[in-house]
Amino acid sequence: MQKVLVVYWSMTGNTEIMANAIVEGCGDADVTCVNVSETPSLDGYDKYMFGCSSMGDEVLDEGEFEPYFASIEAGLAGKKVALFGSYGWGDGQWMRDWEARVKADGAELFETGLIINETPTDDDKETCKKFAASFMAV
Ligand SMILES: Cc1cc2nc3c(=O)[nH]c(=O)nc-3n(C[C@H](O)[C@H](O)[C@H](O)COP(=O)(O)O)c2cc1C
Repeated sequence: MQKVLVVYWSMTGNTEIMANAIVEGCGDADVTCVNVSETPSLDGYDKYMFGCSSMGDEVLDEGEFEPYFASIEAGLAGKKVALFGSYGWGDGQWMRDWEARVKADGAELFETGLIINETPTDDDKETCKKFAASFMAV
């Protein structure tokens, strides 16, 4: 059984809703899903999913998520990684920048990051589940 680590940050709960749907989509994988405040280690997982909404001016949350991600990203080389997050008025620039960063870290990025506008609808939750299921299949 594959082991999956899901780490998220969410100010108002939108990315957290995505994370919960993603866990459902992981099916029978052994999933550990934690808020970034727990600062989990990368040790011992087959796949990694990181979620953070667009904050500031098209950046990751600078209070908690950015420091955590900066601390672990050197360890992402060669690892299977998927990204997700909610956004508001932008066009997803924070996610495009994050994708480029993860690739530069040497990670094997799954498709493009999944972005959902504001609070996920039921259809959006299904999209999250399918995204996770597809990631589990690679
Ligand atoms: C301080 C602040 C900064 C934000 N900056 C952006 C931004 O640059 N681009 C964008 O598309 N949305 C921005 N948003 C909107 C959030 O990304 C959006 O509301 C998202 O759904 C929040 O998800 P969360 O509840 O998981 O944190 C910002 C929201 C706040 C409160």
